[in-house]
Amino acid sequence: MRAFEATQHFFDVAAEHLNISAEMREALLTPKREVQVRVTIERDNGRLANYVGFRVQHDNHRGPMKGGLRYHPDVDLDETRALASLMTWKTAVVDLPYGGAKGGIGVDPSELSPREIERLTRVFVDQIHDIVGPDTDIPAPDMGTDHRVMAWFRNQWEKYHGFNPAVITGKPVEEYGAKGREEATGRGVGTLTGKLCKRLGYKPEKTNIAIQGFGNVGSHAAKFLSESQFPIVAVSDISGTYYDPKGLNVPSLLHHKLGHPRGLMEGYHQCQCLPVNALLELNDVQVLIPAALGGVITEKNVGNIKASVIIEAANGPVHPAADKALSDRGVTVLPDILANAGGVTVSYFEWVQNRQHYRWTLDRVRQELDHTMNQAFENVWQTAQERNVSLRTAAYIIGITRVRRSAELAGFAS
Ligand SMILES: NC(=O)C1=CN([C@@H]2O[C@H](COP(=O)(O)OP(=O)(O)OC[C@H]3O[C@@H](n4cnc5c(N)ncnc54)[C@H](O)[C@@H]3O)[C@@H](O)[C@H]2O)C=CC1
Ligand SMILES: O=C(O)CCC(=O)C(=O)O
Repeated sequence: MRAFEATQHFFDVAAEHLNISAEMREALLTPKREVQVRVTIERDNGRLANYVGFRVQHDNHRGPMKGGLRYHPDVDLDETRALASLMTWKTAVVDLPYGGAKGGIGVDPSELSPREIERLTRVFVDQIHDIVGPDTDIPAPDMGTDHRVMAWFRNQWEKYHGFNPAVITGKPVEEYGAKGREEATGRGVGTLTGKLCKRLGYKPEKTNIAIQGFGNVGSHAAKFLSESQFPIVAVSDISGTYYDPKGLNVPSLLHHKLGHPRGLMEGYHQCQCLPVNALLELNDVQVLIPAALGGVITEKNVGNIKASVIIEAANGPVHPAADKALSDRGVTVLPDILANAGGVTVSYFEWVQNRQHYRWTLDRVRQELDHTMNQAFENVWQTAQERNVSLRTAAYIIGITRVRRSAELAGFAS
């Protein structure tokens, strides 16, 4: 099952609980627009290199479309379509006035120099600048992109359309970025992990956590959760799994990562180093947080997973067949469209600040983020209880209901 089919499956399960016609289902699932472009750059050695870029605009009934840009070798149209549709349901679950989109380029950024990544970004903007904008579609960071890429994107876009920093979020703080955007997804993951554990009666200091991926999301989630007294017993990145059954020293890991040229934990020797995929199947872990790629928990490995709670910090980490197996075993899964919505929430705050030419303090950003995440969690939890469905199905029910309502108000018949 490919990525879009998987998100469609989760949509279908929730839609069964709602009285939606087949035509409306099709309208809500079908992307509004899909763009594929050639991105050719000159490498530092003078040779040409060709890449393919995508922007999928899934739905705009609730507002301008919003979603990140991913630079990763696996990026293709199907994955981008899946991620764009997740953005539609995610922005609706946290009740932001946005629709959903996603984009990216099929490239391994670790093979390019910073100047090559800048050229790649500028050529990509040359190809898609006329379909993005502060009132239509607002990109942001995702895997393989960061605040520098956002700054280059904005600078190139403004060459065509003039000053308007609200065209993209996740910018450097000194270049109209929001304080707290970089930590936002990890902070949201941490806040909701704490809330869910409290609901389930788990004490932080007795709840071991393993986090797959130690990039933007994974590292900030680790920091937040370790500061909240949760032992982080394992983290992984592409270089391996770093494990200490007594709890890792997270500040020391963060320090090591900062000093590594590619932001990896490679060469960290103050704990055990295990193979990359060992993290998913560790014995003494209660909460597993996939915070890297999609599709990592499948029918094949689900039987080896020991955690009783899974927090989907990544987009689409659990395959539908594995989701069913986990649910049958009583494992609680906090779904991506709620768990990682902290990032797009603070992106919204950045966009609001840019449009008002005003700056919020970090305290205000954190306070409003915590409020939004808490509200969304309560809503999803209550819906799950009332309807006797999983947290994922509850989140989809809320998202689909809100998007459908906007579509109907705009004139779509149900
Ligand atoms: N950056 C953001 O604000 C948001 C990101 N997300 C999702 O969170 C996930 C991670 O995104 P970022 O942290 O931004 O990406 P990133 O590029 O900053 O970090 C990705 C991390 O995953 C690691 N990794 C990659 N493949 C791996 C594997 N097979 N096993 C273990 N580690 C692996 C990398 O080494 C790196 O540490 C993605 O699924 C993304 O869509 C979701 C919402 C917002
Ligand atoms: O910050 C944003 O606008 C979008 C972040 C994103 O791509 C995601 O939530 O998956």
